[in-house]
Amino acid sequence: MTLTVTDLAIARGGVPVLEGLGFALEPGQALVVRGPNGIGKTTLLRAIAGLQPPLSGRIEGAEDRIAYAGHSDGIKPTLSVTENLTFWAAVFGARGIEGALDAYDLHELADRHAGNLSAGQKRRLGLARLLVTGRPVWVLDEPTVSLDKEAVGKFADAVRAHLGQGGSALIATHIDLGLDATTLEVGPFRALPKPVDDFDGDFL
Ligand SMILES: Nc1ncnc2c1ncn2[C@@H]1O[C@H](COP(=O)(O)OP(=O)(O)OP(=O)(O)O)[C@@H](O)[C@H]1O
Repeated sequence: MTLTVTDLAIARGGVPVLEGLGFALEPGQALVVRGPNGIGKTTLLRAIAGLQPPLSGRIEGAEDRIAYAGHSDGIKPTLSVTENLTFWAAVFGARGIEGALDAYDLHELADRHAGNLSAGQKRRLGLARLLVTGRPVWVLDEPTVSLDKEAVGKFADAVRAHLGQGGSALIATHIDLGLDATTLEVGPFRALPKPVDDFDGDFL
């Protein structure tokens, strides 16, 4: 099933940030969202993940199909790595966490409390979480932050495998992941807040 976005306009903190956005994300396809800091990439991904309503426009094909990984990793600090993955697998009704542990080389960290992991280790766990959701559409906001070169490679491999199984991915990133992906440049769609008009005509 295709995720289709039509004539979308979104705001953050009440201020419009993007408008006129449209794209289709097909099964097996990756779409990389690019644009300068503050342009609205996170806001776009949040809207598509259902975390905030758009100002206008349509998002179709998203219901119960999206696994979202934002800036926080969604991990439970007092649970171990294994317990975190088991928890998320149970939430999504999926079974088996071995593949997720393998994909991000987490076996030697399996019994560690997630709260005591390094930033990059936490990020690996946060990304491994995607693999136990069973959800076909990955919506990922700067997924490689804190990852070393090897872990970035593992992430790119996981995305390729996901696409190969008919999944799709919408990824906001500033780095080249070496994926066979289409790019969505959001800069030109930026909508600026209206300037405040406090000019007093009586002054003349
Ligand atoms: N909680 C908030 N309340 C009000 N405005 C916000 C909030 N979070 C972000 N913004 C503003 O909304 C705009 C869009 O932010 P957003 O995080 O979507 O940008 P981005 O393209 O993802 O940026 P970056 O590349 O730096 O991650 C920015 O101008 C930002 O300052």
